[in-house]
Amino acid sequence: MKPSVILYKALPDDLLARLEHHFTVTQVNDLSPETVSQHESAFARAEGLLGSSEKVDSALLEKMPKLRATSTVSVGYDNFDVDALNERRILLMHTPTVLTETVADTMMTLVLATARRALDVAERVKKGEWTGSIGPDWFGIDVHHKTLGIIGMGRIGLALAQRAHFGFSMPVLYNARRHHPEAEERFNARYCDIDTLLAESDFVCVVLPLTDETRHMIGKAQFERMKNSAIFINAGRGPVVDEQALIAALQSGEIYAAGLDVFEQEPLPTDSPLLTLPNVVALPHIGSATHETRYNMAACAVDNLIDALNGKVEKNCVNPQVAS
Ligand SMILES: NC(=O)c1ccc[n+]([C@@H]2O[C@H](COP(=O)([O-])OP(=O)(O)OC[C@H]3O[C@@H](n4cnc5c(N)ncnc54)[C@H](O)[C@@H]3O)[C@@H](O)[C@H]2O)c1
Repeated sequence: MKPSVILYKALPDDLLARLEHHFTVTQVNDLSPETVSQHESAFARAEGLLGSSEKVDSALLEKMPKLRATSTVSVGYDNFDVDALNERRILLMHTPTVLTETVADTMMTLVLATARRALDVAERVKKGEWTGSIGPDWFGIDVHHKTLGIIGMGRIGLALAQRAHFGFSMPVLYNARRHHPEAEERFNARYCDIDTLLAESDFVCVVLPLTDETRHMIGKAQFERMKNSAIFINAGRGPVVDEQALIAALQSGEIYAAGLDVFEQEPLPTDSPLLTLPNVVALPHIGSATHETRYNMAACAVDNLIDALNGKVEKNCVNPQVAS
């Protein structure tokens, strides 16, 4: 008999077929307590779980005593209680690598859109305000040759450094938990402590995972250390930044602008002051959201679940130690 799995995300037909070839699949819309109680027996017998963006905590795991592997369609896994998974020896698989280049493109989009005020001036054109030759109130600031600081020099940080170095001749500074020799050798990136990075960067780009350590790592004190001309970019996770402090820094002119793909609360509440600030470019968490990359992520997550339930954890496994 095929193992049972719960799928809580829509998949393209061919990937659903691949999953169904290996498993008996119960598809649900979400992992809310209502959904779980509605499909109680399917959750009770499921050995695998595949989806994204829903909380997977002890309360859910209680309802899934047979669960052996979870597979998230994302690289970030802050919505999983990893300790609870480890205690129960449940594998957690994720999708690094396949989305790296696309997220770096999104970050570069934010760098360019904020510095050149692309959205702001395009909106003015649509409103019919381009009636003569443009003056300084339409001007942006240069990107090329400016200093770009990266907080979180991992896979995505490295791809961003490549773009900044080769594409825009930008000196790159970075901070991470450890030195990154490849970033230093290939892109001439310079490791520095966070305070130095904040003080010297024209663009402060954050691409950190959300952990107990990184929650609100960027707050009032960090914005005060940045240049008044600094542009702040966040495409890691919203709660890494104290959003109230960011709003205050943008309102007071402590920093020049912000380009944001992630927020403390998502979707961003419609009454957020971030939506009324002209120096903010707010994207709806589209870091990896291209047709090609989302397909590749879903395919990777399906393969990951097949691998994990067959005991293969050589790649894309967050906690391979629980397999031994
Ligand atoms: N906006 C999006 O759609 C989107 C898409 C993909 C990933 N992300 C986020 O980006 C994050 C990074 O992805 P990645 O593939 O580059 O991960 P990665 O694991 O390769 O890199 C993470 C980097 O952060 C550093 N880091 C972690 N904790 C730190 C700390 N306390 N202080 C300093 N540095 C610290 C690590 O040293 C590493 O260099 C993901 O965890 C996810 O949250 C967002």
